Amino acid sequence: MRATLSNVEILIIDEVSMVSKRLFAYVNWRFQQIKGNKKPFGGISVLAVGDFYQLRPVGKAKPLCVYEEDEEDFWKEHFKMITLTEIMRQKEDLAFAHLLNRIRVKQKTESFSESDKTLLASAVTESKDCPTDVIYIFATNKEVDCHNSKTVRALHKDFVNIDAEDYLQDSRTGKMKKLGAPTKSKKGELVQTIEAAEGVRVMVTRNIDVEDGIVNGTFGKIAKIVTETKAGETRVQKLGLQLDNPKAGQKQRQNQQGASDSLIYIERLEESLSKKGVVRRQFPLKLAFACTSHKVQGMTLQSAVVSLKRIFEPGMAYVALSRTTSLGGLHITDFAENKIYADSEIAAAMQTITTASLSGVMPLLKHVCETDLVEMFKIVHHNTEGLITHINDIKCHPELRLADVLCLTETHLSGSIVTDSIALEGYRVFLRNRHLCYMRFPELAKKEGGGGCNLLQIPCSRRSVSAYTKCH
Ligand SMILES: Nc1ncnc2c1ncn2[C@@H]1O[C@H](COP(=O)(O)OP(=O)(O)OP(=O)(O)O)[C@@H](O)[C@H]1O
Repeated sequence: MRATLSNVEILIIDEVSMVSKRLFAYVNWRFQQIKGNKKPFGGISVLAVGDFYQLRPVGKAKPLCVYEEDEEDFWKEHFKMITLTEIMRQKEDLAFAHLLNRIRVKQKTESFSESDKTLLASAVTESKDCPTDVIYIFATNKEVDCHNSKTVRALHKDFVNIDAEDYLQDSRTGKMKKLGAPTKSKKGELVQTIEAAEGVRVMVTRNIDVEDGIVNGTFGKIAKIVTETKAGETRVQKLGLQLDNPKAGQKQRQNQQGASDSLIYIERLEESLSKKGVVRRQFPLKLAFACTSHKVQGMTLQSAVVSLKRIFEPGMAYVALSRTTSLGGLHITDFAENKIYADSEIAAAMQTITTASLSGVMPLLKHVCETDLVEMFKIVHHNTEGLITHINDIKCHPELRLADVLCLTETHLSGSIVTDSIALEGYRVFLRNRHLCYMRFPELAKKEGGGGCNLLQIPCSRRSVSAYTKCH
């Protein structure tokens, strides 16, 4: 771990509202130790992303932005807040987006306006009328387990129980002996039994390959149950999953020689249980017809059923209600206005938080502006995935703006005119868009998007560089 982290320059923390001061202080201390530097976080840049009006740290810990006398206040001392103002998730349903903005900050003592009540009422649905093929969001694990079990039995008559294989170490011989039946699971342990069938919705519960996107919280469906028979006993050997995110599991699929499907295959993991001496072998999966609000924070869904019945903390209803892209896709059961409320401590803390503007912040890669690099000639390559859409991001990107030559590819530009909208102050633009690159290949020139264009920009103030605009 020390070797892996020794070259880190930027740490990005997502869902920072859930990070406790203790965890934050630990990460700070670990980086100071690894980098051998007493500066905060060992001198690296830290970008923390999230919304303090969403879920708090689990347990009694207070969120980072809430001041506590006895705790070191890293947050206030070292962090400034930049507010993102454009809503992307509900961009096609602005009435819903604005309603969610009001829900986000609504205090327990406040009531909704009549028009907000009407909007919310349009999403309230009787349980019996809710769709069965969408994700259900509950406050508690108990409700989630109950819904999962009920749904698998209703939808899949042919399910098989995959029991955990539990082993106990014999204290005399030291040998592992298989137990006749799995022991009862505790919270966080590999599950006792998976009710599996082809088509059942599941969620991965361990980080199997972070780079490949197969992590705790990856969703998919069981598409294949692979069994093996040994000494007359048949057991499930592997489970083939069709992941919701087609980009996840690409590495595993490429490595599966001769595989003719688009599935990724999960095998049993082995972990010690909290019960002394017991080791469990089980697939790191759980049914996922339903999830808790904690699990769905960060998700975007087309449709969901949200139960407000056992909401037990501020921000919880807001997180659950704000996952769908439109009000039409949201179904609320057990509606109660008093379950929807924000944290008054957060509201107060937000008033005192130090703010900054995007253009005013330090470059995250601090070393690029250190003195010995100032005289260097800096060439930066950046894949824009559409220059028109991202030109404003580039304009206020501190690292990109340090470049003497900025090579922007995948500009998705067509036509041959440099429009004012892509001009960058202090730079000259040399443009080769797709159709100019493929003059001799009309079929390729006609295609949309993709590569084929380089946009080369040179700061006017720098020594002259012979412009190279050839496309690759
Ligand atoms: N620039 C963009 N253009 C188009 N869609 C975007 C853009 N940015 C984000 N989205 C989409 O908006 C949705 C929400 O994005 P994202 O999850 O990054 O937001 P978030 O601020 O982390 O939300 P939350 O904290 O509520 O989970 C996603 O479906 C994402 O694909």
